[in-house]
Amino acid sequence: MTHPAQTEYAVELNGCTKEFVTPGGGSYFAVRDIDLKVEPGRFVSIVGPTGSGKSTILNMAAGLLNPSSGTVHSFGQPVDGVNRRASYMFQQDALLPWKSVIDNVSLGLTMAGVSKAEAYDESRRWLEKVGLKNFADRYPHQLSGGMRKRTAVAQAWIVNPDILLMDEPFSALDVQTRQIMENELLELWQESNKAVVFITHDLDEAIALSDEVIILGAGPGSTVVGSYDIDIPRPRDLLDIRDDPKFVDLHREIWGRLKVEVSRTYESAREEEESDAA
Ligand SMILES: Nc1ncnc2c1ncn2[C@@H]1O[C@H](COP(=O)(O)OP(=O)(O)OP(=O)(O)O)[C@@H](O)[C@H]1O
Repeated sequence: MTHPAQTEYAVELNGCTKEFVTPGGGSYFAVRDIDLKVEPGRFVSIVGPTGSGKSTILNMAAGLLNPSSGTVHSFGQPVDGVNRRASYMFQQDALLPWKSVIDNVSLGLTMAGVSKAEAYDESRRWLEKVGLKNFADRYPHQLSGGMRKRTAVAQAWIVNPDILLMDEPFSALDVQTRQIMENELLELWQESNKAVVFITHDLDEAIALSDEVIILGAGPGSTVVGSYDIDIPRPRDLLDIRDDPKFVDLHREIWGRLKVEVSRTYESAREEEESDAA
């Protein structure tokens, strides 16, 4: 009997639960029974109320946190330690202030043993791609917020990861710069076959960018409460996408689900405050 070939997911979480020990010695279940499957080349966003475990899930995919139960695989291999197939982009970029832009971008390659000359050549290519060709010798404090993000994008992509794990990477930017960065990210991604797992509080951003949007429920013990395919054709122009009738319909449908979880989180935070005050 022949079996169909099994899909090798770029990221695969099966039944993952994460329990933290609280400072008082108690236990807190951040997420429970999370199943997440991301195919190579797919752009998946995770949205959910504050504290619903979005970063916890990303950290498990990155191998920075072990699940308390359940399994994490990447391209068929168990993730044991840091996931070498993935690059991580945080809300706060991780640029080293004492290194120039080109040295920051080269870092991943030189740390992997690539010669400095070769790393510089590749970095220049990336700086050109992200519009920073003339800023190679600047230091991070001499850059605007958008330029810092472009540097961080080049830093994450230069090592040619198969997976990009992005934790609210653009949330600190003003609205216009953010939309430009989102467009640039999509352009880069479209010409690659990289899987992206993108965390955001912003449902507009999630729908505009993604192939699939996953909704996490209110904590503690958050689970996946919804998954939506975003069938808006690509390439997409993010500057206009919010007027697209399909976008408007999807937004209405997904927000209908998400707002229930946001209200639950808000109510339980209020109850906690009231019982603390009593
Ligand atoms: N190391 C830790 N020890 C104890 N509790 C933790 C730890 N890390 C996270 N938590 C708790 O787990 C829950 C989920 O946290 P997480 O940061 O994953 O949520 P999030 O959805 O990313 O939050 P936000 O949207 O506010 O960034 C939160 O209640 C948080 O306080």
